[in-house]
Amino acid sequence: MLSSKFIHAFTRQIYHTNLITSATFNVIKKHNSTHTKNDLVLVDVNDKTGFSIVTLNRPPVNSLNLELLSAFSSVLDDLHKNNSRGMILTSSSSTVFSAGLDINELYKPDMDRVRKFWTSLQDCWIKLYGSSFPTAAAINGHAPAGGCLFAMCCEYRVMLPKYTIGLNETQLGIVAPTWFMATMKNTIPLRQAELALTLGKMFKTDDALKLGLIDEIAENKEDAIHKCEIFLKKYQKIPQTARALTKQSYRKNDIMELENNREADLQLFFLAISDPRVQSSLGKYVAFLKLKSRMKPILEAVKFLKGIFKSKKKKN
Ligand SMILES: CCCCCCCCCCCC/C=C/CC(=O)SCCNC(=O)CCNC(=O)[C@H](O)C(C)(C)COP(=O)(O)OP(=O)(O)OC[C@H]1O[C@@H](n2cnc3c(N)ncnc32)[C@H](O)[C@@H]1OP(=O)(O)O
Repeated sequence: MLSSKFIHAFTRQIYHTNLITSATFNVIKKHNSTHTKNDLVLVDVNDKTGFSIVTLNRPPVNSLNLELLSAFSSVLDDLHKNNSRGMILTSSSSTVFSAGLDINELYKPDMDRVRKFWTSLQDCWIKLYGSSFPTAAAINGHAPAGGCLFAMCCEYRVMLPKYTIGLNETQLGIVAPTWFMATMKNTIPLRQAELALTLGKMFKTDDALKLGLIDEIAENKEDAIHKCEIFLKKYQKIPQTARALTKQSYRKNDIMELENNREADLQLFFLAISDPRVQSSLGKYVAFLKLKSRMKPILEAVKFLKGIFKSKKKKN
């Protein structure tokens, strides 16, 4: 058995960043309750299992803006403080897990706000990727870019059919930060990660499973959450400290790399989004998304009419 003295020393040595603030893992005082962080992030603690279902709740597409990231960061702190037994990350949308970073934060940004925004994103990544509690993602919709990042930070991913997931940054004319890339390298084979990143490829659920970007496919959200619970339950018989330190040792180089270079990463981000070519790409993308959204009723009407024509043809 490891003595608690050794664990404290080991923890201090590799986690001077305070990823683990205490090596004492008390059982969480469970209560059947739902907490909210400005309604942007909902937390539902399961009384029986001690697992928390954390739901991103920023309609219509859970795009990650400063407020959502701040709320999520604070939820991750709470789970850590309460020695959570496990977290399942999901979305309140029926079609989108998260659309990634809110493009409006990046396009023609207010510099003071965007500094807080990027710092919050760094915080969330460090806390989620390095969390002492086990994590799983119930991906109940599309998960591009930052959505894929948060899903990959979790240790297990269950996704619903016919959605897409991936780091699509190059398609938008932007470069995924090195810690986004590191998270993908930790998830799928190196060669596949390089191809996926350079192509900015979005994978359909079936292809994501073949690649190992997700671990299972579920029929619906309830099934996805159930499958995540089965995964988290596997850790119930594993001593918590050993599990947490193993996970954090595995991920520590990636985390240290960002921890030691947070300001440089921020400056690189400023440099990138100040580039007129990047701003021009983002401007076109914002316009494209808005146009696509407005065209939706027309496209749906065309689809509907096509369906009618097809069924009439069949009858004839
Ligand atoms: C060597 C190392 C160098 C390192 C350099 C570092 C430099 C750093 C550079 C900066 C890096 C920045 C990293 C960014 C990562 C990101 O996360 S960028 C975000 C990428 N996200 C996307 O591309 C997704 C875009 N959205 C979609 O594809 C679709 O919306 C959807 C598939 C998610 C959902 O489709 P649907 O359900 O049909 O909804 P829509 O009608 O498309 O959208 C509804 C509504 O939402 C708005 N919207 C969608 N996505 C976003 C978004 N990401 N941000 C803001 N708003 C979004 C869309 O415009 C609609 O709004 P309106 O109805 O028009 O108001």
